[in-house]
Amino acid sequence: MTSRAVLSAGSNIGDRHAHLRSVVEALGADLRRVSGLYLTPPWGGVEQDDFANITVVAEGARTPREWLELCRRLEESAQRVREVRWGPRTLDVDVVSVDVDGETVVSDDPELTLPHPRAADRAFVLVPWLEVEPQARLWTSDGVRAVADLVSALDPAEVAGVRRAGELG
Ligand SMILES: Nc1ncnc2c1ncn2[C@@H]1O[C@H](COP(=O)(O)OP(=O)(O)OP(=O)(O)O)[C@@H](O)[C@H]1O
Ligand SMILES: Nc1nc2c(c(=O)[nH]1)N=C(CO)CN2
Repeated sequence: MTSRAVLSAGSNIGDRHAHLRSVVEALGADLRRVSGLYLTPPWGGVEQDDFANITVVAEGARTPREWLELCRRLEESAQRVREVRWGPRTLDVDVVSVDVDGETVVSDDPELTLPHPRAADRAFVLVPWLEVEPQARLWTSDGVRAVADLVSALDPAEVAGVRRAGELG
């Protein structure tokens, strides 16, 4: 199966750049696009350090479940410990959306909900995604929406807080 996945990665503990770079490196030849590096205030109400975030687009011979397994492996390699929900972490990699044969996979399986149910609310996912795919569209429970429109619907202060800080390098 060949599929196309949008992945979001974030880090706010330790060497944030190295953690994000590990995602790009693991994708290797499957990597199609990588956003710049964004510094973003914590989303979700837990007081913690700012995150570094990237959004990437990849294509490869993976099922949706295999994209999730890759994300989990990368989190484990970064010695991620799960403590507080939406709390600090060395590396968080989420599957934002997967297309198979040009069709978006929609699933309400709690192990792998697709598209990611909170992606449409997160400037730290959408703004970097828009940078690499200005025409991107996201399936939501209200219908398919242009990512640009989703960004316009977010709190402008939240969008402004997502600051591009050059390339990941
Ligand atoms: N689209 C998805 N991408 C990544 N994980 C998902 C997805 N849908 C469901 N999950 C499940 O969510 C579980 C918890 O994920 P995680 O610890 O990254 O959550 P979180 O980062 O605290 O919150 P959020 O899901 O809001 O980003 C994972 O073990 C995974 O099975
Ligand atoms: N800005 C930002 N906020 C977050 C992030 C993240 O990657 N970026 N990840 C979280 C983990 O669930 C919780 N909050």
